[in-house]
Amino acid sequence: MYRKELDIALSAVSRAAKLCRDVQQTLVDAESVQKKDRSPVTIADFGSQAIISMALSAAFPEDPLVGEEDAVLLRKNDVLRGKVHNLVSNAIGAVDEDALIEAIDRGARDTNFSGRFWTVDPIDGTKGFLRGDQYAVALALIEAGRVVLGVLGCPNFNPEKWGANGAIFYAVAGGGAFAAPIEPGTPVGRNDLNAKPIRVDGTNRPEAARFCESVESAHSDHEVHRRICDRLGILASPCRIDSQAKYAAIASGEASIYLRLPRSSAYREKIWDHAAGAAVVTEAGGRVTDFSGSPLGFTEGRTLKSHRGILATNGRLHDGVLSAIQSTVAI
Ligand SMILES: Nc1ncnc2c1ncn2[C@@H]1O[C@H](COP(=O)(O)O)[C@@H](OP(=O)(O)O)[C@H]1O
Ligand SMILES: [Mg+2]
Ligand SMILES: [Mg+2]
Ligand SMILES: [Mg+2]
Repeated sequence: MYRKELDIALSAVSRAAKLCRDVQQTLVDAESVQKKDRSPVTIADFGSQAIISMALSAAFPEDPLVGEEDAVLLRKNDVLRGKVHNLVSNAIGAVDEDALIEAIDRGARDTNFSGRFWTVDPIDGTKGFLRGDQYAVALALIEAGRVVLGVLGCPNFNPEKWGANGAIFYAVAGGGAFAAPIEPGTPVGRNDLNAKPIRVDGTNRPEAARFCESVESAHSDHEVHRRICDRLGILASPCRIDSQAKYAAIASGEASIYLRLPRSSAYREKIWDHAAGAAVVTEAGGRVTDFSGSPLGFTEGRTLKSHRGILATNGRLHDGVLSAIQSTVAI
């Protein structure tokens, strides 16, 4: 099932991850521009979305794409547009500038969220990317509100077993979760011999659990997380990681609990910040729900409107963490 989809997704994410890695290594100080919501975006975010969008529209022309980025800033800014055009042409060969802009904007349209669509976060954790830390290229395929395929490219995710260049994590619903080291210059394939099944850890004692959260305290409420961890008796200090690399950490047994309660009750999580990661964790034997214990549903639009707080665990710890959450915060 989903063989062609997985092949295309893996090769597109590998190429996009390579582009991001090249930019991160040469980026001089905080070279970013601000979007309307004042969050940062870089030429690599645009370049990555362009590569993935072009690969998907060539292979699956009928499939809608819901992406974080759009081309509004690029249409207005000739210098920025020129840089992105150069970057993408160097990465995948000459592309027409209008086609490039159109590819990026394809992700900005609304679609029928109850049908089949892809969602992409070309760089998840842009703030981590700019700091030289973790980030992820995240792509997921959703059908009838359920994530059926998720790919997470994590070029800076380097626990020893994945080597120095990071890893790509992927899962197809019902087929288990896998990871393969990123070999620079070689796109990861479905039959990659280096790909290994991954599994969540087996801890059922919360006090022994490793807990992870965002680096950015503006993205989630570290203080409430601390109270939840105290209630669970978690002894270790939090492991702070940018991006969906947190989901990769849970799926591969590097951590056992990921908490994410937004600071503002008005904030709604974006679907591209969770779809791929949730698929990888679920297929690795873990569980992902909101703070009320409901599994994430992806039919509601660009955000997870009816979900507040995200909890990903190794599965065994899930119900215990949910009770600790519910005795700590009113959702
Ligand atoms: N106020 C807020 N609350 C929760 N998440 C936020 C936020 N502002 C931005 N984000 C999201 O947090 C993501 C990064 O997550 P993390 O903190 O785990 O690295 C961002 O993804 P991008 O970097 O793709 O924009 C963005 O979508
Ligand atoms: Mg994101
Ligand atoms: Mg992003
Ligand atoms: Mg962003």
